[in-house]
This record gives sequence, structure tokens and C-alpha cells, in this order.
Amino acid sequence: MANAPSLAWPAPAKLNLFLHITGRRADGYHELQTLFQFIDHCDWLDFKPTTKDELKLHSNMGPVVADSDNLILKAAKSLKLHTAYPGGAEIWLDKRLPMGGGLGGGSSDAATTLVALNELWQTGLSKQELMALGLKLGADVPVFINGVAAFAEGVGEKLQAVTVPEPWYLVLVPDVHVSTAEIFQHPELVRDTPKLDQGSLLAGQWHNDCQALVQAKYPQVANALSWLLEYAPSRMTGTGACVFGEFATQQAALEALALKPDNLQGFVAKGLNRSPLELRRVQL
Ligand SMILES: C[C@@](CO)(OP(=O)(O)O)[C@H](O)COP(=O)(O)OP(=O)(O)OC[C@H]1O[C@@H](n2ccc(N)nc2=O)[C@H](O)[C@@H]1O
Ligand SMILES: Nc1ncnc2c1ncn2[C@@H]1O[C@H](COP(=O)(O)OP(=O)(O)O)[C@@H](O)[C@H]1O
Repeated sequence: MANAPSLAWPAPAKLNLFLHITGRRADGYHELQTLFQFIDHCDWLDFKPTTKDELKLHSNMGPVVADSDNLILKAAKSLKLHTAYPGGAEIWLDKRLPMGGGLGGGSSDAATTLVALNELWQTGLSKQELMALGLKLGADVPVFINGVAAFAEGVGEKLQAVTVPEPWYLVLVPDVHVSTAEIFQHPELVRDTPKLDQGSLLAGQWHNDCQALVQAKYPQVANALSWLLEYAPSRMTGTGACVFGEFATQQAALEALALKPDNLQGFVAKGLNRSPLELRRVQL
């Protein structure tokens, strides 16, 4: 399985093109205003329904995430429980997205699992029902199920579809893990950015409220960003650690990639307003 070039179901990464934190709820979660766009860089999954009451995951992730914590198995289990589905599934994961980088790979894997098993098990949930189930697994899961670029509010679950430019991105992956929970708990996090309407936000300057704090704590992120800013307008995605620069053409992004320092990982990807998961659904 390790070299399986492409399993059947994509789980794409997302970028937060901007991320504003506008407040904190009583339960500790933060109110956001953010713009999600997908990129054509994906994990790949495959699923085989079984009659046995068992969920089994084969993956190339290594032991970094225990099965009991894996969002894929959590998603499959929650769909099985919610619909009282008696059977199970064998699941394969070809992990390609960096973990804990603000690219949403775990959430995307969970979303693809819910969408795929709902189809293969014929459990018949609507997209809205899947999104509600997904939200219990993580704030970013619904946008991946919805599959279109979106302006998001609430904790990221109140979505409005948007059409924004689809540039090429050079994404850099600093060699550091940034914990989402740690950044959201930090006393110095900016959490009082004024709420604005969608039109003003889309037309304004895009920024990420977590970026200054993450840069200050993690020199690897600060260094990646200052290198990238020499080539293109660049920001951090989510709570980091990945940063992305916007390029008009694939060629320009690849030329910058070729010049990157050897100690930085990176890749070039296209911005997409419709996710590869959604495009697969439409094409079938
Ligand atoms: C910040 C964002 C922006 O897209 O992205 P990432 O950098 O993680 O990809 C997300 O909202 C992250 O979503 P997700 O990664 O699903 O977060 P969750 O598992 O729900 O939450 C992880 C932890 O972050 C905090 N958290 C998360 C979301 C939010 N709106 N407010 C929070 O305070 C909570 O402490 C929670 O325990
Ligand atoms: N299938 C999965 N893929 C990636 N991470 C997972 C998965 N299941 C659980 N996790 C956990 O979720 C964390 C966040 O993963 P990920 O979604 O890749 O990053 P982020 O939320 O920063 O975008 C990981 O560090 C890992 O502990």
C-alpha cells in the first residue's frame, strides 16, 4: 500500500486565506472570521465495506497517532453509531499532508471518511447531517464536507460559499509542530479583532491573527515566512506552522520552490474553490 499512487478518495488540504479571531465563547472556543480555500494537494483514502462489525485502518502514518485518536476511525465510528449501521469497513490511508501544520489534513481525512462511508454503506445522510456529525469531530470538518471555498464564522462552522481568485501557492512546511490548543490558550493571542461584514473582509487586507504569536514563539516559522516574503505576498495558515505565498503562475511558484533553502520542505499547489472531493462527487 505504501506506494499506492492514488487511492480512490481525495482528502485535500485547506488554507486559511485570512483568519481573524473576534472573541471567545463561554466554553473556551474562539469566534472566528476566516476564509477557507482548498488546494490540490491531498491525502488519499480507500474504503471496503465489510459485513463484520469492525473498523480497520491500514496507513503509512506510522505510530504517531494511535488508532483510538485517529480522526478517520473516529469519523467512521460516529457514522456507524449515528445510523446504527451493523457492518464495518476496511480503510486505507496514503498520508501525504504534513500533520499539525494548519493544512487541516486530519479534519479532511475525517470529512472524506464520512462522505465515502455514507455513500458506500448507503446510510443516506444529507450533506447537512454529515456536516453536523463532522462538527463534533473538529471545527474544520464541516467545510471539507461542504467542499466549496467559504467565508466562515462561529467556530468555523457557519459557512457561506465564496468565489475568490485561484492562484498558485508555494507552501512551506517549517520543521516544527504547533499545537492548535496551545495557541488558542495563549494569553498573548489577539482575540479582539472587530467583526466586519463579508464584503469588507474580502475587499480588505488579508491577515492571520495567530501569525505574530506563532512567529515569536517559533523561529522556524518566522524564518520560513521572511524567506517567502522576498518572492510573494505570504501568510501563515490556521495556527501554523505552514506558510504560503501566492503566485500568478505555476511556473513562478516552481521557480521560487527551486531556490528554497535545503532545510525547508515545501510544495506547489493550485488554489481551488471546489474541493477535489466535491469534484469527484459531481463527476461520478
Ligand atoms: C484554527 C483552525 C482554522 O482553520 O485551523 P488549524 O490551524 O487547526 O488547521 C481551526 O479552526 C481549528 O480547527 P480544528 O483543528 O478542527 O480544531 P479542534 O480540534 O476543533 O480544536 C482544537 C483546540 O483548539 C481550540 N479552538 C479551536 C477552534 C476554535 N474556533 N477555537 C478554539 O479555541 C480549542 O482549545 C480546541 O480544543
Ligand atoms: N488522520 C489524521 N491525520 C492527521 N492528523 C490526525 C489524524 N487523526 C488525528 N490526528 C491528530 O490531529 C492533529 C492535527 O492534525 P492536522 O489536521 O493535520 O493539523 P491541523 O489541525 O494543524 O491542520 C495531529 O497532530 C494528530 O495528532
